[in-house]
Amino acid sequence: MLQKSASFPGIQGPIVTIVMDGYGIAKSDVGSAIAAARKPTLDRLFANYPNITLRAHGVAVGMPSDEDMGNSEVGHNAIGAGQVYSQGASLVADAIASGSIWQGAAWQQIVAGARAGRGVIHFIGLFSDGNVHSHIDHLRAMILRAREEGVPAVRVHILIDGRDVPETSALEYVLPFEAFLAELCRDGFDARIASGGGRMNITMDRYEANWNMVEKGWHTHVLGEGEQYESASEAVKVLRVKLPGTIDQDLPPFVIASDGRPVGTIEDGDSVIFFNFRGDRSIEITRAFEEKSFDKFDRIRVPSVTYAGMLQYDGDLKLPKRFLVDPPAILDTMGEWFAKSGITQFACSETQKFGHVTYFWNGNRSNKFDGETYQEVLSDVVPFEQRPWMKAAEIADAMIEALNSGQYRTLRCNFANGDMVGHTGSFRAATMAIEAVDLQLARILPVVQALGGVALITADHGNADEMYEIDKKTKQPAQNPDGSFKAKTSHTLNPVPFILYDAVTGGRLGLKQLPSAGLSNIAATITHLLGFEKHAKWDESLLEVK
Ligand SMILES: O=C(O)[C@H](O)COP(=O)(O)O
Ligand SMILES: [Mn+2]
Ligand SMILES: [Mn+2]
Repeated sequence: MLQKSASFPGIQGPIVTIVMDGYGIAKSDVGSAIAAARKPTLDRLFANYPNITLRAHGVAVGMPSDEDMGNSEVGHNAIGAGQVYSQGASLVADAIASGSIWQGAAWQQIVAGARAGRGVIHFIGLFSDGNVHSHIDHLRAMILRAREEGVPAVRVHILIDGRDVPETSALEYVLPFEAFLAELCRDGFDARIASGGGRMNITMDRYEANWNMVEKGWHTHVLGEGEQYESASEAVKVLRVKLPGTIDQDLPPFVIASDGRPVGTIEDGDSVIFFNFRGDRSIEITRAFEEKSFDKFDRIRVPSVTYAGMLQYDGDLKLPKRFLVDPPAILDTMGEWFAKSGITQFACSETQKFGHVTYFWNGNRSNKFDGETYQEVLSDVVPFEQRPWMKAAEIADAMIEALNSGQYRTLRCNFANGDMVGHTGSFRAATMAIEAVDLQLARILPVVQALGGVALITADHGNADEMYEIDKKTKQPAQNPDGSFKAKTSHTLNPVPFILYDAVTGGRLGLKQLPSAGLSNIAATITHLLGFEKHAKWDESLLEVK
């Protein structure tokens, strides 16, 4: 049990945490869809209520360096755990640097498995240096090691990014990588890219939003079915001409073939490494490889392979069974300790972010703690620039109903809009995304007040706050050859807001802007508002009681 606070009895009503995904505080208004949005509720909150900024990127959320932007996994992990752990990106980089990854049973089984079969290791994963789901340096290191250990062949199945890196940067990765593989193809070693496609088109679905993406990925990587090209660079170039305006993340699948035959189907006896370290978008394809009674789509042919994930993606489901690097052992989360202390919890989002406020929040565990209630609002399966409001209204409906039920001491939700629409690169749609969230805050907050509660409004990282690549010299949006602005689809390095909506104590509460204040201070702050002492491992509360 958490101890009751000696100094503060807690707020009587519900404590609500609202995560506005992808809402950062930019240094300049240039290219900010947030600055351009009409958002009277947020404006009023910033003007009239205690608010500070929180660090949401780099080492403050367990990333290797402050050059690394934040992301939903590390952000929600830090919020939910109240502590900062070295995250997948750091753990994998360290395991490679120290060589411990090669000593692990999983790597050795991958190599032995391939040797006992046709001698092929397949690598499937997100092909960039975004460091959100994967890093291309990890892929290169594994290929070099496989060669050193005498594995005769590797096949690489590339998921083209353009979402954590610039939107049409694919060739900046593909061309040097093709040269890298060509250089290695000596002394009987045979390494090729075998298939690929845009990450938002195939394979990397999450939270079961659209299994069809994974089915397309299976047909592409495993069965080798689809449009054939001579090389990945040719595929990217031809597809760009064929489908003008299609950004990298949406590129259709392609198969590399020679004389009409795919160069790298996945066969019995092969080894397969899914080299993403982040779990949400790795779980479905992993299930397709591992589950015996898999029923999400017809796999047609199921090769018997030695499969490993870069990390274990779900600690409750033990998925995958084999993994190259141990995930962070995220212990003593807020969800767990609230459960132990009899504090009821309600969590809600739409499909695209549902796991963020449940699975990521609870340290990458898919099981509920006692006293937790989850509600998922089904996301549309559409390009989100066409529906920037997404399911914000339905999430607010669910929150209001849960608040009025009187059953929950704490409630949390995630509004996906700023992030999911921010990733599309559409400035206009992103302003509407922010406006949609603002409109729903205006509905939820009066209900919180009427029940004698308070709300914390924050975000997990930036995104809609910078919608254009900024030219470093002019500080103005960078331009494409045709004069249009270069869209920025990725997250930002900016801090995020932390607002205390308190319309019930007559201004007794404030927030402390500690220099180190970050997402990991939120758990203790919520706990403080509930009238409990924080867990000893958590970073401190930012609440000020006057
Ligand atoms: O998976 C994605 O959509 C992006 O790579 C990162 O976005 P998220 O961290 O906000 O989910
Ligand atoms: Mn996010
Ligand atoms: Mn995002």
